[in-house]
Amino acid sequence: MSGNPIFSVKNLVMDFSISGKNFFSKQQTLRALNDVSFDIYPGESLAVVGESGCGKSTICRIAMRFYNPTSGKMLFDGGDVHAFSGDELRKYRQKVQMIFQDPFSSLNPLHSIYYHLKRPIELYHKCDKIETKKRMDEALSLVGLVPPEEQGKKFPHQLSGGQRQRAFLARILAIGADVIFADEPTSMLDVSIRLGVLNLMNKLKKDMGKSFLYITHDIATARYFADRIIVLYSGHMVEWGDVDSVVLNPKHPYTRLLISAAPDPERDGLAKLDVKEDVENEVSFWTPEKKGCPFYNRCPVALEICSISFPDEKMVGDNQFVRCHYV
Ligand SMILES: Nc1ncnc2c1ncn2[C@@H]1O[C@H](COP(=O)(O)OP(=O)(O)OP(=O)(O)O)[C@@H](O)[C@H]1O
Repeated sequence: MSGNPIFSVKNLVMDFSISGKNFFSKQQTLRALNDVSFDIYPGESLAVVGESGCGKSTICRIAMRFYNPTSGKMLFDGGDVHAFSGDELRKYRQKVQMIFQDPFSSLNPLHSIYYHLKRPIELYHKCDKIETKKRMDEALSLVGLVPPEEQGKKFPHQLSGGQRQRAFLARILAIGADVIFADEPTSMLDVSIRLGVLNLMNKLKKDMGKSFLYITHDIATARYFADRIIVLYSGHMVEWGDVDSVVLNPKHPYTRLLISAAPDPERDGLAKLDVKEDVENEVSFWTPEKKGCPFYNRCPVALEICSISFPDEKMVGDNQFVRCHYV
């Protein structure tokens, strides 16, 4: 990508203290993210994929400032996200927004859709009544909730899941966000309406230059919507790059496992790999003391060195990178 990134993540580490199984067991430290770095450019979508518990949502929560990172940084427009205060913080809250997985709890059931849009327009843009109404109707039309005068008066319970996600995106547009963290925004929707929401996000990206961090465990939607992709395993970036390169020519054994589990005739045979019988079904519990590759236990091609060190990144294609000793 060319130009300056709008949002950057630099060597992010996130540890959580968790209590043991019973009263007498001591506290443990779970390393949810380990040395995660990436950039998001204006008008692009970057997907983060991986199985449950690999740390995808933790990235969003840190970006929303729910947590401070243990180490590393997030930068917006060059400034440290977790050091913002006053006007800088206000601007950050306007420009970086999040859409959640559950469309049924993200809107207040007591208020109309117009109310959800009016508040941020008053707060961030200080418009008069006429301009506020114009902006609300514009936002609703942009997300396909038409006619806006009719849709805006509705309450969340009168909308379908897909329409609620559209209404939430209208709110994000009304606020004026440029970077949108989308945490599995279509996973709770019927398959038939998922595509509509993905197409809408694509339109916002292409026509309005919005940037997306798209969290998903679904490779197919990542390929459909994203320009680039990061494969996360147990908090570690194991492979990343242009979405087509990674999906059509995966190099890391974990990426190959993930992709071979999602059938696609276009790449039939490309990702075949005999994967060891799963030692653990869950992502391994990573701690700050652990060394090596987190996929070591499940990897069919693991070398001895894989239990000792996690290698530096290697460039394996035009814009494709992997951290694997075997490749
Ligand atoms: N506040 C917290 N305290 C303790 N552990 C946490 C906390 N938040 C997340 N974790 C742990 O960090 C790890 C990563 O969680 P995260 O929610 O980011 O995963 P995920 O990839 O988004 O999973 P899913 O797809 O199921 O949402 C998990 O092991 C989770 O249990």
